[in-house]
Amino acid sequence: MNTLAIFGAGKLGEALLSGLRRAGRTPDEIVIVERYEERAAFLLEKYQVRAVTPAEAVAHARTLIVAVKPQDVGVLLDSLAPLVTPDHLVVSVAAGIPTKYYEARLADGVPVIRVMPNTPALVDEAMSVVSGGAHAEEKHLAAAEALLQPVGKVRRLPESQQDAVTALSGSGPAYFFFLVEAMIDAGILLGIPRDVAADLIVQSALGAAKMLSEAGTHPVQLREAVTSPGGTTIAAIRELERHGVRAALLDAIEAARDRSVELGQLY
Ligand SMILES: NC(=O)C1=CN([C@@H]2O[C@H](COP(=O)(O)OP(=O)(O)OC[C@H]3O[C@@H](n4cnc5c(N)ncnc54)[C@H](OP(=O)(O)O)[C@@H]3O)[C@@H](O)[C@H]2O)C=CC1
Ligand SMILES: O=C(O)[C@@H]1CCC=N1
Repeated sequence: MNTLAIFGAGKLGEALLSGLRRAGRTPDEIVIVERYEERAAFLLEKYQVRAVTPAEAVAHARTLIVAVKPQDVGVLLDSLAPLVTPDHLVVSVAAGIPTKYYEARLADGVPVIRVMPNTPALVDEAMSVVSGGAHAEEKHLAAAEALLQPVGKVRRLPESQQDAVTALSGSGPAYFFFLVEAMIDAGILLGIPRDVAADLIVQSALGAAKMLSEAGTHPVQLREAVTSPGGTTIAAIRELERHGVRAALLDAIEAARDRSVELGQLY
């Protein structure tokens, strides 16, 4: 049986857990390691998945998904290291932490895959990028991909690109939520009730995302089709350019990339 253990069932761990359950993984295939009894009881009730000790998780599962915060990975690995063997597959979703970090702390030959998913896993629309470490073979990469495919799209990229990936798609949903939040505020400013403004903006976001994804057309072309000569859109675009929104996005995503690199060096 392809058994799984999720270490750290926080926001991302739960998003993956929910997707795995929707994809038909049965409760006896999955265990979680969760520090708080109340949270464990909530997850048991919602997903019928048991919380166990780290040692039980390693004994139960072949695939070990590390979904704790980057700053907690070291302590977790110290406790797991004597138990993990090259027959396990370690899948890390921790931002910034390189596979080398794991390999230096685990027994020789343990395969490690670094993955950057995102929270749209909750609605089976995740973007996940997988990279293999030194001991990861094709079968390990394929297993990680198979694990993530039910919750969205999966790509394989070199690990050298994972910090940039983290900044783009790992954090990416937050930028869109931020934009939507600001646009809803603009509706309030213009006297539209919040629920109505939210409906208008969320449906526009959904439609725009669908066009980008399905039409395969360049975003510039799609924006130009909305921008009528002498019209309303160009008046808004002028303000966005005047306020340096494009440059702000470039700087923001570069800062996220730099933080990912930094997280990999801090612990
Ligand atoms: N949130 C996101 O969109 C994404 C997150 N990630 C990565 O996923 C990881 C988790 O992030 P996120 O879900 O946001 O963070 P959370 O803090 O929500 O989840 C991490 C959970 O792990 C728990 N934890 C810490 N140490 C242990 C341990 N030794 N054993 C069991 N549980 C433990 C934490 O407990 P406590 O609360 O006590 O600290 C917390 O509940 C991070 O490494 C992040 O970089 C990757 C892609 C996207
Ligand atoms: O903010 C973070 O550090 C995590 C990693 C990518 C998305 N959330």
